[in-house]
Amino acid sequence: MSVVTITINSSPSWMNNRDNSFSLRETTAYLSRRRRSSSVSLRKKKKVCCGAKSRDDDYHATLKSLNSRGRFPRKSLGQHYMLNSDINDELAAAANVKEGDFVLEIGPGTGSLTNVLLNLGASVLAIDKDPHMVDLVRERFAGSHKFKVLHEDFVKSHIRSHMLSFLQTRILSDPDFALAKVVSNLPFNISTDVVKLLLPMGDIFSHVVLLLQDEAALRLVEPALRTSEYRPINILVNFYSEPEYNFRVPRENFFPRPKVDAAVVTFKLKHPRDYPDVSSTKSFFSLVNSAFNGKRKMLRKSLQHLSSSPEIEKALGVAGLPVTSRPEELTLGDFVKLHNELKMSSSLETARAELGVVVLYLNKAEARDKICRAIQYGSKFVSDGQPGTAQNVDKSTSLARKVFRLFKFVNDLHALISPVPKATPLPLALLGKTKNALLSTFLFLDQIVWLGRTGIYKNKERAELLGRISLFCWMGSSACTSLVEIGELGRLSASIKKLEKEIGNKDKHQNEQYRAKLQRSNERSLALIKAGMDFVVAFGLLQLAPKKVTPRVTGAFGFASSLISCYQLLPAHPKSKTV
Ligand SMILES: C[S@@+](CC[C@H](N)C(=O)[O-])C[C@H]1O[C@@H](n2cnc3c(N)ncnc32)[C@H](O)[C@@H]1O
Repeated sequence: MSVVTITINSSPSWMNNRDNSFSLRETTAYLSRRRRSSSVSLRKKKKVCCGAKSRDDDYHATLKSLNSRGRFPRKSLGQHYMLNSDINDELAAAANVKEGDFVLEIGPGTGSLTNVLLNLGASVLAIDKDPHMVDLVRERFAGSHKFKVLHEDFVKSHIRSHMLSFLQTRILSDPDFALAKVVSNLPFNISTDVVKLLLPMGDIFSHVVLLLQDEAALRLVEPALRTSEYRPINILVNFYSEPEYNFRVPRENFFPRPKVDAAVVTFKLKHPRDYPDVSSTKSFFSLVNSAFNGKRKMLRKSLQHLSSSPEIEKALGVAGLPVTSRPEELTLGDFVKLHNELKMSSSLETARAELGVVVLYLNKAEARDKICRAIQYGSKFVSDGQPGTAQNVDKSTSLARKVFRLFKFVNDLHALISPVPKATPLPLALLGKTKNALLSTFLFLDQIVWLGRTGIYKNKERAELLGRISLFCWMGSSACTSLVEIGELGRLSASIKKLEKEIGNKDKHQNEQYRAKLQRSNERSLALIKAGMDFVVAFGLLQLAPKKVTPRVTGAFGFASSLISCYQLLPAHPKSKTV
């Protein structure tokens, strides 16, 4: 359901009366007035219902029903009963109700309209909020197996599931089954809610015929562009239906008489496959609502939270609209074009932002190296040390990485001579320094290995030996990293426990310091896992006894630890805007 938030002016003026019901004197006076005037007023204007025929038994029957329960119409429930059965006939005719139809009636009251619908051969599901009215119609139509009444507030009821069980899922299982219809003389004060609830149900209903307050009906069906009458609900009505103003119903036809006239409106519902082509109705109506929130504002201002002004102006231009457009100047079609254009540019913007992150990532030399490393160990896993294409990929990537890492040992040399954080315990500080020393030695010796592989350094045996020494250094540095991470994790967990005690277990996740410590602990755990894996990889590359670490195992561990490295280097994701 959409999120349109405007209302039809729905409170009839008689609602201002002091008490909440109509007096008997008012009722009797009304009835004698009506006898004199109703047929005259009905014929006064064109497109006014109905013929001259007066059916006194309508209001007698209605009043008799009400009197039988000592009930007076309640204003809070919008109870204005229909006294002219011609209008009930016209309501049913507007929906073309016929034998075999399924009809939903909101607020059956005494059942005058219900009776017409049942006589036409329709099955009727009625919903009324007033328990007395529910009892009344239940008794009145007790003999009809085609009638069912529910005591519920329509606005709060689960209408879709009620309808599906009423229809016994026939609509869904039989594509040729005629859709249901809604016919109702509604309380005016729930008409906006009813319209918003029912119109998007084109998969269940074909027609919604409502008796609405005349002014509200005109505003829904014939709103003028560029006027204050034009609101999001007009976009909603036209999005989901083809509305038609059928005829005006003078106030004299109701008991008690409201201070305003009513009108019959038919909404011919569109099937969901015929809705205007928008990627998401939710985002479409959210755009429409935002546009009308700043009704006096130009769209390039009121939609700024969705896109930048130049982008909105560009989208308005592509949609063939002036850049200075205001919401009341746009038709449904214009809103659809604007939405789709903005959505497209916002998708482009999102794609650009995503690509920006990738570019940022690839610009890091370290990230490119780790991607190559994943390829290197991935192919080692595939080749399992056997000659072939996979082994060629492994060897060439390994060599390329050695060139790529020229002078990288300087980084660890720099870390070696940099001061350690003050609070670091001596053993951890020493382990950290040993790690830097071993890693920079490994990287330095690795360059000689490369010189040996290319043939620049001729002493192959010495190059081979230096290669093994460099791998031992790397294994040692991985062991030191593991120990440093274990030590740091121990320190972190002690300080997390201390903090938990201070802030209490309940509020800890709201505490920024606590969350930061938890995050660091996760990062250190990952680093520990990676260092452990690297140790196994070095072990495998050195082919140390008991030689259980085959090239395939080495490849698998190397590949997994490379993926961890790639993940650790990911930049923070920018927040993307969506329509
Ligand atoms: C305008 S009267 C119409 C009664 C009857 N259909 C007729 O034409 O005489 C409105 C009816 O809707 C019922 N009603 C009021 N608010 C309702 C709600 N929120 N949900 C369902 N029924 C409601 C009232 O109790 C009343 O019976």
